[in-house]
Amino acid sequence: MDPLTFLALIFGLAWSFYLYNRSGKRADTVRLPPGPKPLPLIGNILDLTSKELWIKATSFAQTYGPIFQLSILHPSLPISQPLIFLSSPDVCFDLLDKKGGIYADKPKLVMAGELCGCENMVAFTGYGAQSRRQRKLLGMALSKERIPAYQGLIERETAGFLTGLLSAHSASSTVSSPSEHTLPSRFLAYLPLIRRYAGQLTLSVIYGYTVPTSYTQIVHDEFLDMAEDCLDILSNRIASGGGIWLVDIFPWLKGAPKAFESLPLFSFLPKARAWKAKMVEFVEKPFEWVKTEMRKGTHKPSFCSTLLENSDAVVRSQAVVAKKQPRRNSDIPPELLSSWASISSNSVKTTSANAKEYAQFEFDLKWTANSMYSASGDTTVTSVMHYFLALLHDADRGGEVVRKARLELDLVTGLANDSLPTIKPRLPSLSDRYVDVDIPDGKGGTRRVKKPRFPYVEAVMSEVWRWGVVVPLNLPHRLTQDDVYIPPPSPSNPHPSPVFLRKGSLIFGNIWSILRSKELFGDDVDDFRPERYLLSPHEEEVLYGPHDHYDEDEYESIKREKRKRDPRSYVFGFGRRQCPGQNLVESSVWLLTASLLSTVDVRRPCVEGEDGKERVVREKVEFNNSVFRTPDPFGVDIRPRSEKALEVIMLAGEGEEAESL
Ligand code: HEM
Repeated sequence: MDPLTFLALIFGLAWSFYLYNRSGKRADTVRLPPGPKPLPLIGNILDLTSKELWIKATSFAQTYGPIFQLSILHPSLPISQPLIFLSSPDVCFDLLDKKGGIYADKPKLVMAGELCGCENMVAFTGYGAQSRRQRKLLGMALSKERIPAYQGLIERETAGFLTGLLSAHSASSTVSSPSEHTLPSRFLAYLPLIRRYAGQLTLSVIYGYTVPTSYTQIVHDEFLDMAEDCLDILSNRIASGGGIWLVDIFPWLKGAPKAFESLPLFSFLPKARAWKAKMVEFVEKPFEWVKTEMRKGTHKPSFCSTLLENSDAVVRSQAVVAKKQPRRNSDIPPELLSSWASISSNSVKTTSANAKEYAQFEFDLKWTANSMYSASGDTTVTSVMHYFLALLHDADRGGEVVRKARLELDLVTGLANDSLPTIKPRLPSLSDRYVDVDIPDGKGGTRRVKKPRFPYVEAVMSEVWRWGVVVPLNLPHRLTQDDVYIPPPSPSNPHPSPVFLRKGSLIFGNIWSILRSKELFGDDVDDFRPERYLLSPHEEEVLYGPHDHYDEDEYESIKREKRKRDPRSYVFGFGRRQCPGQNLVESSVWLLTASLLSTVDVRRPCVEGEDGKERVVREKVEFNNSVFRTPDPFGVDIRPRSEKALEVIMLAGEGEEAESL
């Protein structure tokens, strides 16, 4: 720690000490949630780690129960920050879902929000009129009903990704060192390709922008590079160490005179300025590009163009949202009020009366669009990395998972060597995923439900979500008023006492502890075992079978149990801030998973030892990111499963290349 940071801490602690003495016995009168004993003044700061905090939080939950509290600075201090961890499904749903109205705010982060310019990104906006307007826009683009519109895009990007993977594998390799091992770079080539896949897919959906080169070419694209740069700033710099900076604890630091900025303590100020400039550029440039394309009439349908074209209707519906809650004046930057008219030549005619609403709409739209990009990048990349990690484990155990998945997929794709010659070999498509079945509705009629065509592949995907856990502590919510809660009784605590949750507490849904719960998933929670989701023949019969006798209660109870054990009920967060991208990512990751299972073999890399003999490289994978459970780079040997699979991929890739030109 440099001397100035040290001085600031001393000063802050002295101030806290003063407040501590002044606040006297105030805290004794309330019963806070249990938790490790906070130290005088600093509270539980020493209990926090920036690496894999979810593991520590899970072990605290085993001692203190499904709701416990840590505190930054001692809880008796008015400036202390309570951190509350919820570690069971019931507690998460009771608070974050059922009491969603007071548990949907977001922490006000001075560094990330105000100084680096992220305060208008959806994941950072406080709960109120702005976040409701933004979520409404997201719903218009990402609802279940909208996803089929993206099918072509998703299939094209998936084909491109597979082609890129195989051509990277056959390319002559240079050497790089991802961890303590030195590996030929072809074993790591999947990493930039996943980033590109996630980036391209999102750029197409949001802005209608197609990167003009195929996946087999090394690409420097203005928007992709800009996006990559900003994601790196967001997750590896702004959010490094959990996203809490000294200035978040001592906000007065932000007002330091410019002359102080050369001192290490204040170096965050020039950094924040530089990062903010990049963030704003990334918000503005692709959005301006869409508007220019629209003026020329050359745009492709996208989230932005569709909403701009229908802005009249959107603005009217936003006015309804706004009436529910008074708008904050600060939502609308004044320069936008005058700039709106210039963009709308082929979308909407503005009058001075509605200019303000349109300006607000445009402002919301461009920040919402950008938020989708920021929120989808790391999460999608992390999911695909979890998939590869899981398949490496499977390969170690003889490849049983892949074998079972292929038994299902090959019937449709014709990719087995002994597949019937009548089936033309092809990649899986999103239309293959479900079959419609009609089941009795208990009232003499039928209802149509979607039955997965490949139950084992579905189970693999569920297990990737569960075993990997992309955002293990969820994104923090903020409690907007004091609350009292009685946790559900449990065998170890049959008569739980009410706990007091202080306004302003940050609430972490510990998704990791839920998805590693032995009670929910059995003793082998650390194993990758898709079989845990397969329905018994009886359950299958009740949910989808032809019925002589229909028992509605049993049907509902099986569905309830299934939902409780479905990782999707947790991995996308809770309540009013639940991930709006889940329908999109559910489709894109499903297709990627099904396509990879169908066509490529995944193994641990082999390298030649000094003795000239091949040896398998087993890397210890670390998870250093403090928000996403993104593995540090690890090597994977990816090869086409057969000549037939190679041909199918190359053919699909040619289609993708033709479209991108
Ligand atoms: C593997 C993929 C993904 C996972 C596991 C995931 C998970 C999450 C989680 C846990 C949250 C926090 C929810 C909460 O605060 O309770 C979240 C928020 C969010 N996600 Fe996702 N996400 C994924 C992909 C996406 C994609 C593809 C998009 C957009 C296209 C997206 C857009 C967002 C946005 C905008 C938010 C902020 C919502 C708000 O604060 O109101 N996500 N996501």
